[in-house]
Amino acid sequence: MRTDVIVVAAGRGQRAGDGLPKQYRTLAGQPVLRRTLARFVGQPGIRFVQPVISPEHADLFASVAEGLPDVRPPVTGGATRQASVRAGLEALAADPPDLVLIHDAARPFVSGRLVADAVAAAAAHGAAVPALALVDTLKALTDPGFVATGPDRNAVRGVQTPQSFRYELILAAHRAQAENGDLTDDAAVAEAAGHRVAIFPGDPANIKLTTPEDFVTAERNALLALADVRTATGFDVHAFGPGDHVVLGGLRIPHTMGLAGHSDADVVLHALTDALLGTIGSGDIGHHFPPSDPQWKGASSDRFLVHAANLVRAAGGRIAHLDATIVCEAPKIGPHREAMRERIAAIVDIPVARVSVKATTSEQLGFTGRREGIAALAAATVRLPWID
Ligand SMILES: Nc1ccn([C@@H]2O[C@H](COP(=O)(O)OP(=O)(O)OP(=O)(O)O)[C@@H](O)[C@H]2O)c(=O)n1
Ligand SMILES: C[C@](O)(CO)[C@H](O)COP(=O)(O)O
Repeated sequence: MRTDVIVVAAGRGQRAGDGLPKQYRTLAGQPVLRRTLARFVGQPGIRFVQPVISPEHADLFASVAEGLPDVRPPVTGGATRQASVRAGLEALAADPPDLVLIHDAARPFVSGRLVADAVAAAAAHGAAVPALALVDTLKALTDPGFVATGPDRNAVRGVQTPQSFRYELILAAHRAQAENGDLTDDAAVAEAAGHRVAIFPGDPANIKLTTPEDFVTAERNALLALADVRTATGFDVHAFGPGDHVVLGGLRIPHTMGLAGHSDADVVLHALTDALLGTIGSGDIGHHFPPSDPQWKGASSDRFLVHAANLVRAAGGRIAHLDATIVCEAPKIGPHREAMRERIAAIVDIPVARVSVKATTSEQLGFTGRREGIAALAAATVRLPWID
């Protein structure tokens, strides 16, 4: 069955406090909305994701969704969640799916299990929502500041998203209920249109970011979730040639020779780029920037390293540490070591304390000992979300 996902992200996030709307704030370095969209991309059976946003956030959205496959251009939402969902549903009408999942941008911890259950429940029942039993006793509000016995908690459920439906059912229901006030979820829309809505097990981790306190919890959870710690290495060599300086670790260092290469021949940044690419299994520098391509002739190697760091971040990763060892007899690296650490930290946008640069000679042995060239070894350590 063709299944599409609508992610509603057109809200203002007023209860979450000042600053950026909550869906554009970051958790452990990655925007909430990117996390939410990425949770659906590549899930079995999902055709594409249709975001619904506020037009004033078009630029923010573009940077947040950059590089995510199967995410359609956003459509404009409305003044209420209900109106925003309707806009998303109408956007799918030209090429309708069989099933649709409707999800809050503000729930970035939705799991693969919930997505699969939502698809199965919609196929089986036509309309379904993830539901959680309540653990607190419920009370009715009487006078302000006073309560009386409320509904039996065993007779109610808290419901989450993704809520899942046969597409034609929920589209017709939303069209029919367009004038029916502000229904706070799509189950209410389906119900008001006369449909029975089934439940499937929700997930306590699938919280909706609503208040400032939710962001404190979510930041902690997001950091804990970066449990996939990976280390990879890189290695590069360039031969000496004519010249009066070398470029190492992003610094121009005067020398009696230059380094020959297609780009600026910065062995340190090249080795670091390969190490970072290695942590996400994304090939090597030659794969991303082929030496046969004339556009990289003389290129500053900063851009190679920035590209690799961006790929790590796009995968939801954080760079924990970069370490480089330079092997040469000359020039002397010691006087430049601190500046090199600072330059690398600035290029990758991490604190300088997370960068290490070391140097050694090879005791006049081998090609580096004969002063024929410079070699660099690198290691990168990153933390990625643990995804099975
Ligand atoms: N007019 C609206 C209102 C809400 N939403 C989306 O619906 C989801 C759930 O809504 P809620 O948590 O209430 O978000 P906000 O409306 O942004 O929050 P607040 O009520 O605090 O302003 C969010 O992903 C939100 O962006 C939307 O697309 N369009
Ligand atoms: C759709 C929802 O997340 C289900 O729990 C909830 O109803 C959204 O409510 P809000 O009023 O938009 O916060």
